[in-house]
Amino acid sequence: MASFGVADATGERVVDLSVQGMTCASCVARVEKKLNKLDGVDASVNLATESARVTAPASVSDDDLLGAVARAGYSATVTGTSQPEGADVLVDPTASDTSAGSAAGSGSSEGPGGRTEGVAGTAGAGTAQSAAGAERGTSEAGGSRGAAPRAEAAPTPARKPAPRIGESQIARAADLKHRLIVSLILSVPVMVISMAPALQFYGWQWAVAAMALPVATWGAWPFHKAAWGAIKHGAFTMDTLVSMGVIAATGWSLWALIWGGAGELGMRMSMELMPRSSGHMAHMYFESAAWVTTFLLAGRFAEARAKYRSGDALRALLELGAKEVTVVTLTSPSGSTDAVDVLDDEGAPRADAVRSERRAPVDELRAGDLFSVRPGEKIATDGVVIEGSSAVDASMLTGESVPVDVAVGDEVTGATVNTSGSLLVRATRVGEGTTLARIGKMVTAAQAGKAPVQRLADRISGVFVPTVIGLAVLTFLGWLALGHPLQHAFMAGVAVLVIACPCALGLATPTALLVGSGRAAQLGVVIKGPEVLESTRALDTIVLDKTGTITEGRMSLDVEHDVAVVEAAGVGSPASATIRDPRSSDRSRQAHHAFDEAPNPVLSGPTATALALAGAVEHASEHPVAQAIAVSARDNVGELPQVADFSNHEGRGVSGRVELDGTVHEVAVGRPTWLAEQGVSVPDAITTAVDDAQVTGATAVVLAVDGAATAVLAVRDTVRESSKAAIGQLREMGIRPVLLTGDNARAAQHVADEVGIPAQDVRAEVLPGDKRDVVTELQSQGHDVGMVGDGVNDAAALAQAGTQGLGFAMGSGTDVAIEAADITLVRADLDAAVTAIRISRQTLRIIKQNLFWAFIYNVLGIPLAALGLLNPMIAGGAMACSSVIVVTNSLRLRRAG
Ligand SMILES: Nc1ncnc2c1ncn2[C@@H]1O[C@H](COP(=O)(O)OP(=O)(O)OP(=O)(O)O)[C@@H](O)[C@H]1O
Repeated sequence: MASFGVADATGERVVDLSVQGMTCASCVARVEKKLNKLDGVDASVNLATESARVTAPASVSDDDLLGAVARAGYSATVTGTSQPEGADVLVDPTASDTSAGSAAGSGSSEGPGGRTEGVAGTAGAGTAQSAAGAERGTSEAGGSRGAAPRAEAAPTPARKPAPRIGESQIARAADLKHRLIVSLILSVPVMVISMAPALQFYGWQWAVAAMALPVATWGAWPFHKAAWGAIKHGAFTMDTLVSMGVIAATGWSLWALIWGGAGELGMRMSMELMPRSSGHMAHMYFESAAWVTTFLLAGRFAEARAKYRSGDALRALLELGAKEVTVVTLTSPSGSTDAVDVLDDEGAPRADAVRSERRAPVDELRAGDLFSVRPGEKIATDGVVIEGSSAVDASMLTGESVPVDVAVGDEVTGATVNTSGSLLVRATRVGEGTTLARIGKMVTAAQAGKAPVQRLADRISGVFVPTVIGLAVLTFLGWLALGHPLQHAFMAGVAVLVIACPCALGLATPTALLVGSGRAAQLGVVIKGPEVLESTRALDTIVLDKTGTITEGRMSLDVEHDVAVVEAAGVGSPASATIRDPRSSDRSRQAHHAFDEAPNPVLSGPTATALALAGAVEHASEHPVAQAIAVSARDNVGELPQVADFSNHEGRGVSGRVELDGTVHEVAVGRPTWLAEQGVSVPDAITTAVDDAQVTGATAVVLAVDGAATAVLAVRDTVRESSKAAIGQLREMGIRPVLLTGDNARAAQHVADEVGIPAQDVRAEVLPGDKRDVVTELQSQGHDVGMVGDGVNDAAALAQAGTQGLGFAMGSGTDVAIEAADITLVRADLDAAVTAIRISRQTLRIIKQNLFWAFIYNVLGIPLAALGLLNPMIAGGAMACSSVIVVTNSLRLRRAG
């Protein structure tokens, strides 16, 4: 398992910082660069959580880190320090062989620690392992099951307040909104009165000044403040331009009002096109100052809100966790609270131990602590059940709607809900190490490191802004040098600043995004944020999950043709193995099969036995294969027997104990290769039956009863109608589709042939944990990879695709996948992915056009302004015009897709 910047050498520590003032990707890069410059420091900065995680050697103090952030122009506070001991506290979730789905779903089945029991030996394995785990202690990477509550065994990361993502953005948006409303209310009369001499009442200039001044000072305060902050670090930003333009226009107007003669009562002023025509009297430009401020506030407000929304996924996820916990302390008759004195060899509480309970915030819980969970309560953190049994609902993490039974020795996952019985749980992972936090980190990691489309504007502004300021100064000096009066020189300079102030720039991105994403939503596509658009441009490879993405994901089992009982030793009388010729597509031509005489709909004999046993264990799983088998079993044999000790082995199969006709059987259903690995004996007839079924494109799973393979069940899925056309369209867009599946190679190839994906682009028999590696591998070959999946067994791959490309979650997928994905396809159809890419690319194109229009007015206007052919008012008009063009252009996206 890889670690998240955790060093194993002594002296190193992991410091979490909360960083204030970052607004864009370039801020992240700046902070990261300054931190990484420190000797031995490895920093990763996240904009969404406004935090930095730094691995620092002992030689670098916290103050050094804070100093580095300050040098980048931001402020930071230390929110936590953890020692890199106990790698399980800070493991990289995505590097585990358990995908998010499986990790989250480890409520009662296999967790990251991996329950490795054989098929025929599930009973009691949990408890036995628990005891073994207690000996190994918590250092066992990823699988801290069995961490006994000994002080020395428990990793004790420093307390860290839960991140409150985007809170500063809410405050920022609220503040901008406030300023925007007030500025707008004041700017309208300023503009109307300044432009219409007929409305210029006695003393109007003073009234206009009184209305414009609060806008130019208080309203534009965010720009002044940011400009000042940037200048202090020698940087010029758009804020510099806005701030200077507003200050210059206001300063000039004040001068004109007080000393330049414009304050003369009874004076009227018309809108003048050229500074020279203003004659002897100084002109006022309050309306320019007010409107520049108002327009830009509107843009910034839209931006802040969009930014807050981009953190929704993470917020939703982290808020899932329990806030409080009932901590249980066990005390032995001798007064000891040591684990050895209060727990027995099995890890269960000793009968003579006295219990005391107290409510505490979840943050206080440490690995090794005991806590109780009542029915209906959320499980506080990941742990192992040491007393009681219940059913746990993990649907909020996995989408798996059926609660899973848990008993002593089973792992439970924090944030899942205990539905029925009371449980006593020993915490194995707390804080950063929990499944929930890992998924959160995965989402964050997936969200970080993307290039927002605004970067283009930032890049241009890096050159544009200083150039404009230089031009404004040159204009001013040039006019003076040519012997013009100060007022004209100053006004020309201000006109340059104002026309150059790219007001439409604030609208270019948000409006296009708004319209583009609205249109996408109409077509069943939810786009997460601006960075997604940029990713679609470069996308050249798209990994498509097979089941549920290319295919319907609704499998079916035709009992008459697709169940072959090969050997029924120990479960009734042996049946002959007769398997239909699978190469024939006409099922009616099958002359012999094992169940010709079987009365339908209610079967009897070996097939019924096989179906009842397989159906009983599959009933507890949500996998499409499982559902097909369970439904078919119920239809054909009626009521299914109960299953005990059910285990779901992600990407492999299921196991459990089933009592049938008074005998208890160890039953497993799953991939033939997995069963063979578990030591199940697989007769040749089974292998042949599997091969025969797979050739037809079916997913063949094997039923093993008491350690012997007895039947083959071939389930079939149908390719979605739209898949083939959608794959063709992807190709037309220059995107290479790659099929990825956990299913067998032949079934995969069958589907690939049907939709037109060549054999070299099919990756079959990939375990859920390895799917992410396929994406990583493609990325390392230099491809920009998108991934479409439903998150059931590919959440990690989806998140990985999101790091450099795009993750598309199918609407029918899990909540976590949907939250983690860049794009959610509400309409579960592959052509929704095509629509998503198309709309995203169109939106990106429109944004670029908008940026062009936002700049072109300035670029053309600047020479005119410098020549004194434009007064700041006209400059303001031109800006408004460019804004209109930008908005109109964005509206074209209403017909996109
Ligand atoms: N509940 C189950 N019962 C029986 N077999 C299963 C079960 N779950 C998984 N398997 C076996 O493991 C294989 C891989 O499963 P996995 O969930 O990784 O992929 P999949 O659903 O077949 O396809 P995809 O990767 O395209 O979504 C399945 O094809 C099946 O053979």
